[in-house]
Order: sequence, then structure tokens, then C-alpha cells
Amino acid sequence: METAANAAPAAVIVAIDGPSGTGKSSTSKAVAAQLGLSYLDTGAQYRAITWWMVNNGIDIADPAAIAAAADKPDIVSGTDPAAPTITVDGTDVAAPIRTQEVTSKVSAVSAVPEVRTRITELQRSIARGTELGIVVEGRDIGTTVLPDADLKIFLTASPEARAARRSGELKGADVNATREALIKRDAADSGRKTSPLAKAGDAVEVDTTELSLQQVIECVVTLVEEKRAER
Ligand SMILES: Nc1ncnc2c1ncn2[C@@H]1O[C@H](COP(=O)(O)OP(=O)(O)OP(=O)(O)O)[C@@H](O)[C@H]1O
Ligand SMILES: Nc1ccn([C@@H]2O[C@H](COP(=O)(O)O)[C@@H](O)[C@H]2O)c(=O)n1
Repeated sequence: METAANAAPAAVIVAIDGPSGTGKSSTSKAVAAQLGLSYLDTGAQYRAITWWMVNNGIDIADPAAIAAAADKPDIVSGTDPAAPTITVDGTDVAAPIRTQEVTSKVSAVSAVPEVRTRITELQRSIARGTELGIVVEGRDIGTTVLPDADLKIFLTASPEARAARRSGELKGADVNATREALIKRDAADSGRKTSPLAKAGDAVEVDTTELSLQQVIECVVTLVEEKRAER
């Protein structure tokens, strides 16, 4: 018989939002792995639908054309934090969604309301389906996708720190150009009408500029454990 002492902990839903390069993916994956939770990279889903639009000749400058095609691709996300996956119509797109072309077009596609409705439904159904809980990272998770999340975190970092991190990843990329590209994408994501990048009123803001990745992970793990202990 299951008693209170040996019962499985109730599912915990963690929303992690913030601008580009603040450490959302690295932190979310590590926190989920450490706590035995699922992990969902919602940016990968917007990148996947953008990849499909580009591959199918949809004019990215035409929101009506994007809206008309929004329900066509079948996007499937694997939520194991040790090996997250993303497929479109059965094709593994983990690599092609990270190209410069997709990165430069994703904000235009993700601003189309029909795209957001489609992807938001997908995200909610994935979050509802987890047994132990999930860490979901993106731009509008705490405000729109999962407004009842148990814990909401909003990560920030200076544009300089974020550009330096990304340039390190892109080996030799010009830091100033990277910084300008980050700022441009954040402005587009913050400025769109539907579900913009924003901090939820009840989110905990963590400025990661001066923190190592390990320190950020520890901070978020502690916040999740505190939330669990309160319940
Ligand atoms: N606190 C930190 N200190 C140093 N480097 C970090 C820190 N957090 C993340 N990084 C590094 O910065 C880079 C960007 O991190 P990550 O991809 O997790 O950011 P993100 O917020 O998910 O970005 P995006 O929204 O663009 O996908 C990675 O190379 C990661 O290892
Ligand atoms: N909840 C979200 C998540 C992402 N986006 C859009 O996708 C782009 C790519 O996100 P990455 O995290 O992979 O960099 C991002 O710039 C947004 O345009 C979104 O709208 N909502």
C-alpha cells in the first residue's frame, strides 16, 4: 500500500524563460537531469516549424502564407534531458534547425499567431503528459503557455556576456556581430503582439552575468526543492 512516506512526489512544472544566450537550455537540461524531470526546449519547436517553412518554399515575409501552413508539419519533441530530440514529419532536424538561416528567420515565423496557437497546444499537451514533472524553457512559458507552473524563473545576462558565450560556441565568430544579432532577435521576440518574450509577474529573476553555469544550476535546483518542500 502506498503511504504518504513512500508516495511518489507530485509532478512539478518549472518554467524557465529569458532572452537568447542567457543559459536557459544548459540550465534546464541539467536541472531536469539532476531532479529526474522531463525537459522541453520550446525554441527547438519554433526552429523546427521555421525549418519546414523554409524547406517548403513558404515566403517568410508573408504572415498569411505562414499562417495557412502552420498546421501542416508534424513536430515531435523527445523530452529526455540526457538526449532531447526533435523531428519534423519523422525527419531528425536537430542539426538543421541550428543553421544561421533558420536562426535569422525564426522570429518572423514565431510571431505569427496561428504558429503560436499550434505550438502552444503541443507544449501544453507534452507538459500535461509527464509523470514526475518537466522543465520547460522558452520565452512565454511563465506568461502564456503554463501560467500555473509551480516555479517560474526568468534568466538574464548582459548582452556582452551572452555574446561572449555564443562566440565561444561558434568558434571564432565576431563578438560584436554576435551581440548585434542577439539584440535584434530579442527586440523582435519582445516586440511581437502575440505572447512576447516577457517576465511573468511571479517569476524569480536570476541575473547570470557573473555566475558560472554550475552556480545557476545549483540556484535553480535549490528553488525547485524549496517549492517541492512547500507542498
Ligand atoms: N552562466 C554561464 N556562464 C558561462 N557560460 C554559460 C552560462 N550559461 C550558459 N552558458 C553557455 O552559454 C551558451 C548559451 O547557453 P544556452 O544555449 O543554454 O542559452 P539559451 O538561453 O538557451 O540560448 P537560446 O535562447 O539562444 O537558445 C552555451 O555555450 C552555454 O554553455
Ligand atoms: N517559447 C518560445 C521559445 C522560442 N521562441 C522563438 O524561437 C526562437 C528560437 O529560440 P531559441 O531558444 O532556440 O534561441 C526565439 O528567438 C523565438 O523567436 C518563441 O517565440 N517562444
